[in-house]
Amino acid sequence: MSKTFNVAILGASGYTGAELVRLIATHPSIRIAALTADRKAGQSMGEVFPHLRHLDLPRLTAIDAVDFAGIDLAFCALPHATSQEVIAKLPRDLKVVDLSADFRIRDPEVYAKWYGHEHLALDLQAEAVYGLTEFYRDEIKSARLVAGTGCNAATGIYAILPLLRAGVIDPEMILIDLATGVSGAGRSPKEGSLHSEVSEGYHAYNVAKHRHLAEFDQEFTKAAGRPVEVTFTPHLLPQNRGILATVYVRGEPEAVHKALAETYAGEPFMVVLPLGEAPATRHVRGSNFVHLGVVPDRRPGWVMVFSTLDNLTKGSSGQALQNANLMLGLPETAGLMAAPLFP
Ligand SMILES: NC(=O)C1=CN([C@@H]2O[C@H](COP(=O)(O)OP(=O)(O)OC[C@H]3O[C@@H](n4cnc5c(N)ncnc54)[C@H](OP(=O)(O)O)[C@@H]3O)[C@@H](O)[C@H]2O)C=CC1
Ligand SMILES: CC(=O)N[C@@H](CCC(=O)OP(=O)(O)O)C(=O)O
Repeated sequence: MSKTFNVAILGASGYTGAELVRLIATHPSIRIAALTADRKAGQSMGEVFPHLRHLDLPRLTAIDAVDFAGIDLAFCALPHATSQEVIAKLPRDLKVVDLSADFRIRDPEVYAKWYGHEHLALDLQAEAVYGLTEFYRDEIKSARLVAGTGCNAATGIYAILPLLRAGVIDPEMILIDLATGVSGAGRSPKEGSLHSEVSEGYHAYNVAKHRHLAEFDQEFTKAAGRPVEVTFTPHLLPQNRGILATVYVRGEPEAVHKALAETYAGEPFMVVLPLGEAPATRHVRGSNFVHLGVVPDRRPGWVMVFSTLDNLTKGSSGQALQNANLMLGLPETAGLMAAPLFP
């Protein structure tokens, strides 16, 4: 009989924690052994998330109450800054997939610049592997600590990284225009996430200073083998899930399309649309799939590259489960092949 692995989900009363529970509920080889919360500790998952009432799950507890002795892997779905404090206190042989921003940035000075404080666990930061599965698969397989990517960052990186590696675009001319659903901001109450602040409107936020610029710089510079800086404008979309990035680049459309198609050939979750087609968030909703499109502009030499994913699946919890599968020696796609929810 195949082995069953026990996992803990720290921060299970948040959106990404609940999404992990939803995905793992049908996973053939993973069992949820512990779930934690902060304000909601003591409640049942069904009370906090009625859509999960049918599941037989452990109660939400404080992190201190978890016995990690029988746990094979912990998902850490906590706010950034909290995450590094918590992970620093976990057993050092425990496999961890962190969903926060805490371990994504390799250079401590760059981290301090973008996050406004020194990192509290530099040894762990040095050890962590960036969790963009398709590009770090081999390192993830043998990693103990994997840092989940930013959801906006992943959406943009999927569109651009293969083009920089293949040398088919001008690295000086990359403009990313991105729209994200509101669940990207988490479930904890915030004025900017109120219905009355988001519905019937559309606005840019963190213009020219979004934290995910640090991830873009890091990954694009590495891919191009020279410093690359991009322009990035995120917008808040009045819908729950989904991110769509429109990237303006200089290159030839056929070469751009070929680079994406070749990079993602054989990848289970990456769908490259025929040249000339643009994707839609509604076609990836609730799934671990990414849809990419390339459309030639009417002005020769300009190309639009589109990328869309669901921030709560491929943008965080689905990616986390994909990486956990690799770390536990399980089939990478286990628990993740459900088709998107449409309409
Ligand atoms: N939402 C998204 O699309 C994405 C999120 N991420 C990252 O994943 C992480 C989780 O995000 P998300 O689920 O959206 O966030 P939520 O705000 O929805 O959930 C946060 C979770 O952390 C718990 N928590 C908060 N503070 C503490 C604390 N001091 N000690 C212990 N537990 C605490 C909360 O418990 P309680 O509610 O009981 O207080 C809750 O379970 C964040 O770092 C986020 O940036 C990354 C990519 C995409
Ligand atoms: C809508 C919204 O606010 N989205 C978040 C992205 C969430 C994400 O990727 O999270 P990290 O905090 O883990 O980087 C933002 O733009 O900051």
